[in-house]
Amino acid sequence: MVTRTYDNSHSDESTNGVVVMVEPYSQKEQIQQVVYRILDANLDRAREGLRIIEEWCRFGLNNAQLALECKRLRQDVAKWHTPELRAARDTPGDPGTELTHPQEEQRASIKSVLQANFCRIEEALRVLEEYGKLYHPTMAKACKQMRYQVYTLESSLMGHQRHQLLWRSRLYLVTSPHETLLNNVEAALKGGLTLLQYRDKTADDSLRLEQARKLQHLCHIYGALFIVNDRVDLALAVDADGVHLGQQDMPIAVARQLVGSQRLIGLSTTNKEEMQGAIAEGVDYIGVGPVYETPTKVGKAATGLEYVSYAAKNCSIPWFAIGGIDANNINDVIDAGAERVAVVRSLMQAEQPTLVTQYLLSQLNRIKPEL
Ligand SMILES: Cc1ncc(COP(=O)(O)OP(=O)(O)O)c(N)n1
Ligand SMILES: Cc1ncsc1CCOP(=O)(O)O
Ligand SMILES: [Mg+2]
Repeated sequence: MVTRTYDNSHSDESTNGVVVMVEPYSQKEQIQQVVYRILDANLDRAREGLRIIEEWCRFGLNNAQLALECKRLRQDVAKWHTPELRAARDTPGDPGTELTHPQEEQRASIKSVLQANFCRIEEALRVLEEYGKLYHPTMAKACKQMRYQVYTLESSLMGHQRHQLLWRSRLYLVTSPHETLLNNVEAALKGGLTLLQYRDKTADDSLRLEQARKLQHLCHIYGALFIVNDRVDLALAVDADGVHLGQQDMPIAVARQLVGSQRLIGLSTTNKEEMQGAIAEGVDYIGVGPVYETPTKVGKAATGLEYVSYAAKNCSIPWFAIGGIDANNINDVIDAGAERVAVVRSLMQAEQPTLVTQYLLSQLNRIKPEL
């Protein structure tokens, strides 16, 4: 009987008295088998990752088009999974099956699941591209193409996720400099906050960058959106979900070119003309206010509740009433038509930000429980 093993020893083996001839692979064949195993394992990884993304597109988002795109990619990957590659599989002999990273055992949010799996697919396709060059140059080329298609899919899916969460968000915390900035924000996230803006008009860039990174990470863990005030460069540097601009800041068209279509852009508005302009320029949401005069924005005249009522009737994109809103007056703002509000002091200066967040959300959810 002639057996092939990956063992390079050229010897007879005695097994229960039966002599088994072991014919070793040549060195070239051994390397080929290793390459086949790598390709086999990574074809599986890519397909599994795609299936995980597909399930979310199908059941989570109800998005047939994105689900179909995943399925098509999965089938394209599967075409390369030939019997000879499958035959090289040696699961018991694979030390990699035992290796897991602690981060793989727990995920904080759907966003983390999706990001981890996009990473997995892209890595697998890169491996397939490189080792595929030793197997079939057309496979390498096809995997490269698929990797680019996965990047595009990732960008539209993550963009879709962002927009969905923006539409569902009713409370927006805009930060102010604070000794316990991170603790306050985390307390609000624990209370159900899903949208945060980092705003610091005075800090040095090095501190801004450090704080923005930390807040971005925190939001990522809690599955909340993270927006940077004023600074497109900072937003991009920390991979924020978007940027909030004022009427005097960078033009929206320029900002859009820089952040792309998948990140969010918010714009402050104080009147009907600014609102219509913002919608026409394609921003994703607007701030409406200051509803009341506020020490957080000294010298800026209040728009009053009339502009809130106007927005309620005329604004086709998500809008957040902002300026002087707190637990005492939030119901007046809601009665004027607001479904979403943004606050600074109410949460940044709260003794119990979790409780205040829960209270504000409970009021906003009272009229229409689901957005
Ligand atoms: C949600 C939201 N609305 C309005 C503003 C104010 O932005 P801007 O007019 O640019 O003023 P500064 O915040 O930069 O002082 C906002 N930040 N967020
Ligand atoms: C940044 C900004 N833009 C319009 S009002 C405002 C500040 C709102 O702060 P507060 O909620 O403390 O009144
Ligand atoms: Mg600004």
